[in-house]
Amino acid sequence: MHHLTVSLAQRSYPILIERGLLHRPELLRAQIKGRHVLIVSDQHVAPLYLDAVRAGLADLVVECCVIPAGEREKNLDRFGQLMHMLAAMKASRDVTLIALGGGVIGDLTGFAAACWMRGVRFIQIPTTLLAMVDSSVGGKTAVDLPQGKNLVGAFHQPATVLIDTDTLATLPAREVRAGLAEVVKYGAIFDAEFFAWLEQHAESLLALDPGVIAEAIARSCQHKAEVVARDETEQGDRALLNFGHTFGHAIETADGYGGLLHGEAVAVGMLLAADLSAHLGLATQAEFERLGQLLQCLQLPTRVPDGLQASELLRHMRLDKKNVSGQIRLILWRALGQAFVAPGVEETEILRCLERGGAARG
Ligand SMILES: O=C(O)C(=O)C[C@@H](O)[C@H](O)[C@H](O)COP(=O)(O)O
Ligand SMILES: [Zn+2]
Repeated sequence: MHHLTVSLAQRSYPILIERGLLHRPELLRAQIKGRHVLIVSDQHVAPLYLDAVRAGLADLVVECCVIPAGEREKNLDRFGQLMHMLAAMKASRDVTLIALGGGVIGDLTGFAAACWMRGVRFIQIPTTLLAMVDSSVGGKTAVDLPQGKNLVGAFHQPATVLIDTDTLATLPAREVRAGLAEVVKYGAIFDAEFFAWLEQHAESLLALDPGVIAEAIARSCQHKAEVVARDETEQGDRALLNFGHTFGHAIETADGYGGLLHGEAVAVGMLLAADLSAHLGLATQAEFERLGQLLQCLQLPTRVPDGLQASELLRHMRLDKKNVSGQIRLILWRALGQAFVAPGVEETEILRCLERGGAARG
């Protein structure tokens, strides 16, 4: 078992990574303090794992909310539905919410936990690779608006993160690839050695080789835990985790959250950020190409989808949460493995980058 810690004084919490964790009900039960539990899941995940999670909670009052899958469900209406369910349960401050699913379920459930009675306990049980390596850790919770991703949210840390890597066996291949984009991100921003390891293990990662994928998850969670412990609310270098996201979120928003998956949009966004870094003379063209090659090996998209206009994407980027005084702040590269926050990049440069669209065609 990998046992990591997110160190945040009284709000520190463990990340447990192990095959078969869902069949160790005592681990989950030990994390629940009160009598009431609300499990939130989606229609893909619930039929597979809800019974296993419920099995260990037989002595408690457990309600379940199962919603359709997909980013379009991460909205204020679903948030309202959870608030009304908690009211109907007469849930008090000792209720525990459990997020059983991917990033959408984790972000939505975490936001509901942050808001119900101004904050209650919640547990992350991520079942997608993307949620395991990224969104279940660090306490960013949110819902989307049509105007932009994650615009309504809160920082609210989970009480624990339970990662059962066996759940990856039922994950569609496209979702595996989308999760790998966020794994590549850690190498790209912090750790050139990890990036090289990913290049060497691309095939085993795609094949979900148990040892290789467990190591990739643990190394990703370790990077995330360290940066969150240093900068919980993104006043400084936590923003580096947003590499590729200013572009990626604009793509997701422009597509009405129904096009590329989040990880796929981040893959395109990372390549745009690398391209812009190279064009600004900050990083090299060779580094940009190396990132493109790894993303292509992992069968991730590397170009802005056809039909999305550069000017429209730029308009969405103007509502990014990192912006200050109306200026777009981007995460760019000094070199592969060395990202930094770049304030005040000229919009004309960003527009040209969007028009180039990422990797060369063909
Ligand atoms: O945890 C973070 O910090 C991140 O930026 C991780 C991202 O991969 C994640 O997609 C996050 O939800 C984006 O947050 P946002 O603040 O850009 O909405
Ligand atoms: Zn992300």
